Amino acid sequence: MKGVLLVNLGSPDSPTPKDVKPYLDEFLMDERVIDVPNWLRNIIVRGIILQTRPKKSAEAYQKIWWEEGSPLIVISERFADKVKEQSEIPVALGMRYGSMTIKNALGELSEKGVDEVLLVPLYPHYAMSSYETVVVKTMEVKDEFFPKIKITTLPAFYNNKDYIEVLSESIAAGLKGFEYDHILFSYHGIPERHIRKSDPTKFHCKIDESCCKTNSVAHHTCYRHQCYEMTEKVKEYLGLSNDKVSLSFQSRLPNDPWLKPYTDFEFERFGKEGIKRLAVITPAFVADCLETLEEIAMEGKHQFQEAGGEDYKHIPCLNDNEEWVNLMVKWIGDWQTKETLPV
Ligand SMILES: C=CC1=C(C)c2cc3[nH]c(cc4nc(cc5[nH]c(cc1n2)c(C)c5CCC(=O)O)C(CCC(=O)O)=C4C)c(C)c3C=C
Ligand SMILES: [Fe+2]
Repeated sequence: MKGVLLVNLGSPDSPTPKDVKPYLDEFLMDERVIDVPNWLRNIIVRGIILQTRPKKSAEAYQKIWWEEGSPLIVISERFADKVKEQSEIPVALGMRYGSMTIKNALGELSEKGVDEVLLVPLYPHYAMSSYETVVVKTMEVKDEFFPKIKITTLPAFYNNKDYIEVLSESIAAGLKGFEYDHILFSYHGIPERHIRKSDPTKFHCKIDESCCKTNSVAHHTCYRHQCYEMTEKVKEYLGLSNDKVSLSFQSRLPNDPWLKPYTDFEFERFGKEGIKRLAVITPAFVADCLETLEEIAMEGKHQFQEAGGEDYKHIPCLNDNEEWVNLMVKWIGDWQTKETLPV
């Protein structure tokens, strides 16, 4: 029997340093997130980052936490419940990190008699620290605990025509009534090194002006290309003019060069250059989370206004948007009945 496993990133159990610390430990000790030799990762994560970050992160989580729990988890559950209601086959939700494990979600499917799973990493783009780690972890769990289950993975859907339509329509709805001077597409950042590591040709990705615009097989696993491409497709769909749209990368750790331009520097630049009304979209995330609700909707607004900006609007992620649910149900139905996956 076929079934579906939806996987997002995960959150701590509560917004306290006590619960944030083990969550960050699991997250940052992932070799696809902090990709240095194990001994060095131990020093960087446990010896340095975890000494101070849990307290700081817990404070940030406290600002956005809901009665029902972490927004990322609650929204993912709402989305999964709606998909379940409309799908003919079992659907389960798991998280890459934290207590809502992939193992439990696969176990739930296995108990229902599922032996063929469509794995859906809930990320539109491919990055070793998001999409790839979900796939690798799921395969490890499957091999150890559910060896008879066959897994097929949904490809990254950053340029899928239907997804672009759903995303663009939701952006248009979010922009309604907001007179903007500029729209910023702010994507989660990654270290530049990850782009080079994920390049199968080992020479294409130079992280310059042209590599992401020059055709290459490297683009299948190039997060930077996929962010550029998604921005272009949404711009095209909504008929946005070039001079009113730009792209940036947020949420970096203070090490290594990360993808540029940096979102916080852009907020400052916009404010100083006289942009008064700014709309911000965060399309690396399908669900609102700490990085959108605190870093962009709260901190970003503050940074922009401190630099001279005035009106500011963060457009919500797709979350449990009806059209997004319908599209996921369609993808599931196509795989279930025709063995086809979206392109
Ligand atoms: C869009 C996909 C994501 C990529 C790619 C990604 C890479 C990445 N992240 C960190 C470090 C942190 N990210 C944190 C939170 C966080 N990250 C994503 C998504 C991606 N991360 C989400 C959805 C969230 C929010 C989780 C939530 O509970 O709402 C955090 C934790 C919070 C904090 O302390 O700032 C860290 C740390 C790295 C190092 C990285 C790539 C190398
Ligand atoms: Fe992150």
